[in-house]
Amino acid sequence: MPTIRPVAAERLPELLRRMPKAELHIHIEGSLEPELIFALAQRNGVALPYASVEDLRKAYAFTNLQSFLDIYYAGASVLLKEQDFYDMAWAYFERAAADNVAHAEIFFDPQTHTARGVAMETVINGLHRACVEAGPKLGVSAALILCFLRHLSEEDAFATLEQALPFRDQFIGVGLDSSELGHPPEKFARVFARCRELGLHRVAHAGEEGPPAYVWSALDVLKVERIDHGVQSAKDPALMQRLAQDRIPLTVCPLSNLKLCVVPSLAQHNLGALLDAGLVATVNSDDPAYFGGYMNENFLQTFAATGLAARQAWQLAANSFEASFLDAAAKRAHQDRLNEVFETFV
Ligand SMILES: Nc1ncnc2[nH]cnc12
Ligand SMILES: [Zn+2]
Repeated sequence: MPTIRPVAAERLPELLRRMPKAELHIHIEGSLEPELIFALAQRNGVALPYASVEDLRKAYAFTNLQSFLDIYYAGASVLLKEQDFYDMAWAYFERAAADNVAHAEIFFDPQTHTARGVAMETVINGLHRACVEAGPKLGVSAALILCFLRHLSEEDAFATLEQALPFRDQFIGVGLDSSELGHPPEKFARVFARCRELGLHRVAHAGEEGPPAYVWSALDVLKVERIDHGVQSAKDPALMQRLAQDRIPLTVCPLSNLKLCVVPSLAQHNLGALLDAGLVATVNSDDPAYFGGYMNENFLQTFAATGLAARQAWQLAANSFEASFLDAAAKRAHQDRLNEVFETFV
């Protein structure tokens, strides 16, 4: 860790914006802005149950995860063609580049699309083409993580994996998302074991709304390398020790936690406590089109509300590269660039 000089409160936002960072928890379907939903609905002749962009935005008042997921899956119904998936991902990459996101590992939910008759090939080819172009054109390296929907069966997850395997070189791993309560990680033990045999990286949402027991089983049954959210881990000291000792990263999403009523206010978010406990916590946007902000907005609002300082900013950015699935040389290059920004910031 380099020496981190204190930064005046009024200069901290500039440092948060400027520091390079990795985003490891973004559902690409959650980056679909209302304007693009309406444009794609018109392009594809899909009828929406909302009269206008404003009307749709007004519906974004969530009380819990499920109340959000219902609207999120409805929004994704406008995605039909390969170009739609490309356009959605490209819009995300433009915003990520503006936030100095140097690397992104992006979730996608193929079952949301294949269930509507969209081919796996259409989904993956559109997203992957945007990922490939984002490096040279925007300076953002990117990789895809295929998520299984946990409210569906393990059999359905196996069928999805089978459909995706012809495109094995276009995604780096698998995740587990959607409705957490009532769908514990162990429901997907066999399909995650198969993914491990195939050499795929593994992550899972756990401890967003669900109990610490779900984080334990994500680790011990699914053998995941990162926990998505994981904020409920703080209720279990033994789990906190395990996460710190094994350096299992948590991809924390503060604005998501606020909008889905996981925390009553950002000031009460436990991000600082997770860092103080030595966990490899990171900041991410989850579903930025629905939760009021992309990466920098998550950093800016969380730091303003909690009083976190430059030292934690550096730690969170350094953690994001450590927690990524980049190779060691790429991680080192990002860390060096991060240190340079902190050392030259005045
Ligand atoms: N925050 C979240 N939790 C679980 N599944 C999701 N899918 C999209 N966003 C999600
Ligand atoms: Zn998520």
